[in-house]
Amino acid sequence: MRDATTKAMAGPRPVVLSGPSGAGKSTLLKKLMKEYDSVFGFSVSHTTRNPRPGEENGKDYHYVTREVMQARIDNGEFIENAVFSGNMYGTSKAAVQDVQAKNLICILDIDMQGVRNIKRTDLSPIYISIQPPSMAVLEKRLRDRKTESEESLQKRLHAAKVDMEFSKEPGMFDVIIINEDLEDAYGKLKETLIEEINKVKKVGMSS
Ligand SMILES: Nc1nc2c(ncn2[C@@H]2O[C@H](COP(=O)(O)OP(=O)(O)O)[C@@H](O)[C@H]2O)c(=O)[nH]1
Ligand SMILES: Nc1ncnc2c1ncn2[C@@H]1O[C@H](COP(=O)(O)OP(=O)(O)O)[C@@H](O)[C@H]1O
Repeated sequence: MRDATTKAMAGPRPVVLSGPSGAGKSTLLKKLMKEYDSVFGFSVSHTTRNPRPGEENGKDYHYVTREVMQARIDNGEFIENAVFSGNMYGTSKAAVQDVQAKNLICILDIDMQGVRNIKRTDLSPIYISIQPPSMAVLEKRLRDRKTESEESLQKRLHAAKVDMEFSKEPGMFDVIIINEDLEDAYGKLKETLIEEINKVKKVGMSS
């Protein structure tokens, strides 16, 4: 899993956002990227799941078939990949390099298998876990989001239980943020990243 290519281009420290599906990762990272659009860049993953209404190919994900995804994995194009809820997901080397080439803080939204695998690379990100206040709240948010079939929802809830246990393992995450009130959670996220944000802003001003 060690990979020199991502390190060679290293600028600011990347950020990993993980946590159960429905915890609020996309909501928080979209807010962050809106407020700091010249600071952060999103690592656009590949996935075999279908796009949801409003999602854009190349922006939210690169939507690919299983055949294409597997061929690219076999070709060594991915830093990490995993199967989540029956679909394949993965971070390509290009996804991270594209962001790092612009000297932006690269944000990865990945599941816990991704976290384990990234820990075996030399990417050295800040690991942040976004957690829901409870399973009941998580289920309500996922249902209200209206993106999942009952089957997909159940798979996500099952994965969430495992995820919530895993995130308690000491040393797994640098920071755990409970996303109860959105503004509070966003404030904590900014607080965690402010040092890195200011570094990127300073470089931007002097160039
Ligand atoms: N390992 C890994 N997980 C990913 C990647 N991209 C997305 N995921 C995770 O896959 C899970 C499902 O993502 P998605 O289908 O977008 O559903 P959502 O999290 O419910 O919005 C989430 O936990 C994501 O963090 C990736 O490139 N690698
Ligand atoms: N603090 C919050 N309070 C209430 N609803 C929230 C909060 N954070 C996120 N949501 C909603 O919960 C749902 C899941 O959030 P989302 O960002 O899609 O999660 P994830 O990307 O982790 O799967 C979305 O409909 C979102 O609008």
